[in-house]
Order: sequence, then structure tokens, then C-alpha cells
Amino acid sequence: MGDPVFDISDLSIHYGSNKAVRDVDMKVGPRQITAMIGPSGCGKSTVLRTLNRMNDLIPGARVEGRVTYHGEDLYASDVDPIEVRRRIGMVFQKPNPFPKSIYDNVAYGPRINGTRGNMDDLVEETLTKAALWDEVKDKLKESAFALSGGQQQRLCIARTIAVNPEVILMDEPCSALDPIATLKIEDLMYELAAEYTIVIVTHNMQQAARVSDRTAFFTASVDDAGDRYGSLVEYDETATIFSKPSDQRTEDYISGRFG
Ligand SMILES: Nc1ncnc2c1ncn2[C@@H]1O[C@H](COP(=O)(O)OP(=O)(O)OP(=O)(O)O)[C@@H](O)[C@H]1O
Repeated sequence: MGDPVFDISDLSIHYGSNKAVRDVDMKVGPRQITAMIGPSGCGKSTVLRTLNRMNDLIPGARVEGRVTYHGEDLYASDVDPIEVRRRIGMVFQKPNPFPKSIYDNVAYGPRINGTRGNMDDLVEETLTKAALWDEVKDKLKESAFALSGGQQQRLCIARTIAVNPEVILMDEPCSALDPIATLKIEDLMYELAAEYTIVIVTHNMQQAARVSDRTAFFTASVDDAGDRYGSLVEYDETATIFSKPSDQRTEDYISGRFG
């Protein structure tokens, strides 16, 4: 795997008095696609949000344990969460472009950051990387909302990579899209993994099997006090998780999903 980008150890996440996710340990390698899978409520999105401190924005959310980013404690008191979120971008389930032109969606972040260089070139380069340039080059000044859902999601990916992050987190990026748009995003993820570290949460087993290098399977359990919580069951090469998982719960979930 090489030196990990993220090293998560003894991670638990509380929402108020609810310890919703417990005892997660996993390392995320560079320029790989890591998939997080498992049933609803097992904590995939919660763990994903700890990787760019997005959970800081949720009232009552509290992280216990350690998450390092290139060996540095991501939750140290001198770490600026806004800077973290710039270097570690997030793409959401529902495409959410800004109510601006296609061009301005891409240029927005670099303008705020004071990025030097020719903005037209940067917009073209970024939209090309997001496999969208050919479809939008003649209508850059049109509203982002004029695009299809799949195009909007690729625009959101372009907006994320425009500020030059190292990591892209994706929370169910295809679940609002049709199968063709989904395949385009999957192809794009595959291309982007040459340059970026990608962590994706997905309900779609086939998608995890198709695109990811490593897969983390989470499950939801109930403790002795009757409280429900999520935890990591196993984490391995994707081929291993889907062909010979070491835990019966993984096998049951995967075989149930594949039918
Ligand atoms: N903002 C929040 N406030 C309080 N509890 C939350 C919040 N977000 C998640 N939780 C709780 O944390 C647990 C894990 O939820 P999370 O959304 O991370 O799971 P998930 O595996 O991503 O689920 P899904 O696949 O349905 O999105 C659940 O019990 C959920 O109710």
C-alpha cells in the first residue's frame, strides 16, 4: 500500500450521547480507490466525514480516537478544518452545483484561493479532467442547472478538483443517477485514481467490485444496552472481500446483495 494517506485507529464517533460508530481501524493508501460498503446505518458516511472534518459541521458530533493524514493528527488543535476541507474534497449523493454558470462553478474555488495563471486554461483543463469539456465547451456561460444530473455530478467533481485537492471523498455519488451516467462517473473515478486518492461510500456492491482497489465492510449491531452502532467488520483487497471474505457477516451480506 505504501505510506498511508489516512491512518484511522480506535475511532469512535458520538452524536450527542449516542456512540454511533465504534472502534474503527483502517489505513487508506495513496492513489487508490477505497470503497466503504455495508447496510444502512452502519456508519459509512459518518466515518467518511471524519476524513475531512466535515463532521465538525454537525452539532453534537464528536470524534474519539485518532485519524492521521500523512502521519499528522487531523484533529490536533492547530489544524484548520477549512484548510483540511480544501485539501480533501467531498462529492455528495445529490449533484449540488452552485446556482452559477458552468464556468463559474469551476472558477469559484480557484478565485477564492487566489490561484494564479490563466483562468480559462484552468477551467478547460479541469473540465477535461472531469470528462466534461467536450460536452460543455460551447455553453460555458449557461447555468449549471441546464445540465443533466450526470453532467452536474461531473461538474461537481470538476469543482472539487479545481482547487487541487489530494483526496476526493465521494458519498454515494451515483445513487441519484441513471445507469449510463453512473458508468461515466465510474470510468471517471478510475481515471482520477491515477492522480488522486479516492474514498467512496456506496450501497452498490457491483460498483464497489468494479471500481475499488480495497473495500471496507461495515455492519450495524446492537449492544447489551440495546443501543445500535456501526463497526468495521473487515477491510481487504476488493478481490478478496468479494471472493473469499474472512467473516461470515461479509459473506452473507455480499451473497444476499448479489442474489
Ligand atoms: N447528523 C446526525 N445526527 C445524529 N445521528 C446521526 C447523524 N448522522 C448519522 N447519525 C447516526 O449514525 C449512525 C450511522 O449513520 P450513517 O449515516 O453514517 O450510516 P450509513 O452507513 O452511511 O447509512 P446510509 O447507508 O443509510 O447512509 C446511524 O445510527 C445514524 O442514525
